[in-house]
Amino acid sequence: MSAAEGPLVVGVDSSTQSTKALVVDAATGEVVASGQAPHTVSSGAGRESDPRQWWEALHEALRQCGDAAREAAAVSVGGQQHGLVTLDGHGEPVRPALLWNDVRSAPQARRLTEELGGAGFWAERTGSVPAASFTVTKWAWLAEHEPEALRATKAVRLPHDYLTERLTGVGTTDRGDVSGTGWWASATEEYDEEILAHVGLDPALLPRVVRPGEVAGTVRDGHGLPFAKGTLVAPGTGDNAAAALGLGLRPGTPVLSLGTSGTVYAVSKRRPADPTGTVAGFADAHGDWLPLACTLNCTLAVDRLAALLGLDREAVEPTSDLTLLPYLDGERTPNLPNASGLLHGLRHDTTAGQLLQAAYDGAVHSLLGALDLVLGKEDEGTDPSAPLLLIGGGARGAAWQQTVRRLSGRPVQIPEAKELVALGAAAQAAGLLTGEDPAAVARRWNTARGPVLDAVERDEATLARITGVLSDAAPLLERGTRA
Ligand SMILES: Nc1ncnc2c1ncn2[C@@H]1O[C@H](COP(=O)(O)OP(=O)(O)O)[C@@H](O)[C@H]1O
Ligand SMILES: O=C(CO)[C@@H](O)[C@H](O)COP(=O)(O)O
Repeated sequence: MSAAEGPLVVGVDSSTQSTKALVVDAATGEVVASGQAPHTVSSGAGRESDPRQWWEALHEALRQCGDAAREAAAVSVGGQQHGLVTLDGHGEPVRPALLWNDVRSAPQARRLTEELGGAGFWAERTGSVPAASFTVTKWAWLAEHEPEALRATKAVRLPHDYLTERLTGVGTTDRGDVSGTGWWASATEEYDEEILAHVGLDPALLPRVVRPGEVAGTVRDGHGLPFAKGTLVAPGTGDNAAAALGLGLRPGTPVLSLGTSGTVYAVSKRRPADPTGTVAGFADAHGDWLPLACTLNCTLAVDRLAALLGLDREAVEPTSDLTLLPYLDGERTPNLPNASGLLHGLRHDTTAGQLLQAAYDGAVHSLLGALDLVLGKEDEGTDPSAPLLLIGGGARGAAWQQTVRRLSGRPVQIPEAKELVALGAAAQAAGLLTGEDPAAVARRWNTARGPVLDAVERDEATLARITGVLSDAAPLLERGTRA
């Protein structure tokens, strides 16, 4: 037995690049054990992963947690948002999952937006204007490109739903993750039958939406994981909503997450509906809302540039006239799915370190440009001098920290807790045991604790230069380079 004060809970983050599992003491928030195992993501035009590998990675991450995982009284799974998982009648994937950063469904996103009343209709109805990341556009892509796969599909799931169902044997999702599908009406909090009919998706193929605080199910027999049969399983949620829980986030506090995706978000009491499409109007896992903007090019794009330049990711040098738009994967914010990277201002005396700094600047510019829209002008609790919470793998890096500080002009707080998505899932699992609100559990665990870097003067010149290049290069970026 462990020396924990309270019952143990397991929180899982099945993100784009890996699965991370934490065993946490529900009384104190202490991380008793942890494990991590990588995923494979396809390269080339699309981005796909085999859901069965997520399940194997979960096994491996839990194996690394050792005996502590066997003592878990409750478990919860957070996962990358939006991915389309198509299952056959036996619960096996019909094909690999189409991931959030697969931009092949950009034409379907445009078409669906036009066919169903335009951006205003979608924003009002679902909270978001569908971009290529949204599940509904992936379903429409599949209908056009692989109709036989569509016909073989007997269940449609999101990544966290898939893993939760393999634990419980029951098809469930939650309001946070379902709000990123494009087929959930945020005003009524029901599946949107008009949209589903329009894209030819039978609602019977979709999972039940479990309410916050409700039990999704219990661990079934024969799963091969270290959990005892009957262990409670929480609803789980999308990874950003899980991190919001994991930080115990209160309305109006901004978060900037630097992972495979870059995201900027805040909890809000007001249902978002941005017809420009910059802000996605997600629900959170708690009963409030999570307006969020997301970029496709964040840590991986900057690391790729560093590798091309033969530099360590911290080897940056200041630059004042170089602009690099690091849209290596196309981009979602701004909405330029066909774009590729663009460099402006290269000279004989430009150094590799300056090129690298320009990549950081370009990645952070997109996120900060959306921050005011995310916070909303008169939203409650919004304080422009409040620290920006910086999380995700990139938050560990000094170059990321200093770039965010310089371009935001805000104080930046860096929580010491590393795995906030998995911690949020763990807080959700703990809430099932204690009856507490999971965000209150996270606050009790003091998960946001960490150093605050003071504000420095905002580098308006760099922000304006990048905005100018973006605007001047718009036709090139919209057209893209692929035939
Ligand atoms: N010490 C560090 N400094 C800067 N970046 C880091 C550091 N450690 C990890 N990263 C970056 O974090 C990324 C992974 O972030 P993470 O939030 O775990 O991603 P995801 O959850 O999307 O899989 C890696 O791609 C890497 O670039
Ligand atoms: O698409 C979004 C948010 O809308 C992404 O944030 C995904 O949820 C992927 O998350 P990470 O793997 O980068 O954590």
